[in-house]
Amino acid sequence: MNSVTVSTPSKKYYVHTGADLLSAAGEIAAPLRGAGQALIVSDANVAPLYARRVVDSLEHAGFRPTLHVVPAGEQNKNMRSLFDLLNRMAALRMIRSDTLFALGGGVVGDLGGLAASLYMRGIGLVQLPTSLLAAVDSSVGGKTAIDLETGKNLVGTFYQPDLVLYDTETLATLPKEQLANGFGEIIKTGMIRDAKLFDAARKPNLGAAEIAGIVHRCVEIKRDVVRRDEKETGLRQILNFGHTFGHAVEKCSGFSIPHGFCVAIGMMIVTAACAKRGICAPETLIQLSGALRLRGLPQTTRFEADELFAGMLADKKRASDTVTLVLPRSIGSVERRKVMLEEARAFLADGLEALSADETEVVTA
Ligand SMILES: NC(=O)c1ccc[n+]([C@@H]2O[C@H](COP(=O)([O-])OP(=O)(O)OC[C@H]3O[C@@H](n4cnc5c(N)ncnc54)[C@H](O)[C@@H]3O)[C@@H](O)[C@H]2O)c1
Ligand SMILES: O=C(O)C(=O)C[C@@H](O)[C@H](O)[C@H](O)COP(=O)(O)O
Ligand SMILES: [Zn+2]
Repeated sequence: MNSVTVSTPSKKYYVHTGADLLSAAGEIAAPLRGAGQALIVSDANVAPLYARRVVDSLEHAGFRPTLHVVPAGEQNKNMRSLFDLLNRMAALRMIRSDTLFALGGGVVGDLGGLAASLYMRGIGLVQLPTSLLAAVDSSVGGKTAIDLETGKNLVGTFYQPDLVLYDTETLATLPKEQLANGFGEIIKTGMIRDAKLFDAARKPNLGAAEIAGIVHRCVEIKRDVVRRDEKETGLRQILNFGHTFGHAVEKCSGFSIPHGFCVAIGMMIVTAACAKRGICAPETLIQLSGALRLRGLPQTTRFEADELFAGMLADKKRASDTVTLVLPRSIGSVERRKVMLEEARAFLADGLEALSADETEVVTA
């Protein structure tokens, strides 16, 4: 088992990664807040596969578990799901010392985390990520959210979990497309902070042990950023590399393109624009494109600059007439630059144009 300690001003907690950790969830979580009621929030794909293991483990440790299943998919990370979940918690007469266990991918993690932060102004929260994307990114760091039609993650909180357990055996049932989805955020993490991680992510035929090593490294990197800037006042914005344009793609698609795919497209657009401006070398774009292609990720979109720009205006790094872009300098290094909205639009248009000129190489989603 690998463990990382996350220390933020609001909470200190462990992220454990290893085999069969779902069966140990009760035993590890019970000492944190005591074994009261436990609401396991999961989705319709994950619950049939893994909820039994968690229920048994929690019962064994003295918890009183209830399972709450939401329909799978980003389109359900919405107000309706949040409302139903909060009502379920109230109907169960849950109290502050009780705990919500979010069992699933980032959708369940973000939704469950938000509900845990709101109900009675905050109850216990344990993240049990089952997707690669949730393991490397969303389960750690305390951002919670739901989407509105206007844009991604527009309603949310910063609320750190009490514990994160990633059971590496859940990788066995993850669909191939979801593996690629997770690599979107892994490649992002390599791009912002660690060229060695970037290289590891583009190695073909990775085995389970190598993927576990990659997860561990991503968690360490996220920990290092979040502990220095929990509420995203500065440094933490680098975790948003590729998201300013990526979230716009996601919104334009009606949240039908997976998040990691949109981040891949967003990274390509901004990197193509930076290559054109000499902010990074053309080789950086070629390396990024190669890594994404190898992992089965798209590199551009059919949506046009105008509609993407409208979607981009909901970005949380935006001020009244500026937005902070995260720009690649080389593999493993980015800078944050506050630009006027018109300039951000120019980055978007230039990036899209450069990628559309490369029709033979670039995969569109
Ligand atoms: N809070 C954060 O810091 C943060 C970071 C990154 C992403 N996110 C959010 O995370 C979400 C994306 O997360 P995701 O990609 O995990 O999406 P997801 O939760 O929709 O999971 C993807 C799919 O995989 C299925 N699945 C998950 N684990 C499985 C398993 N082990 N076996 C079989 N099927 C499995 C799910 O049912 C779903 O169909 C987005 O909403 C994104 O905004 C949040
Ligand atoms: O943890 C962070 O900070 C991130 O930005 C990680 C992102 O991968 C993640 O998608 C996050 O939810 C985006 O947040 P938002 O503030 O841009 O909605
Ligand atoms: Zn993301």
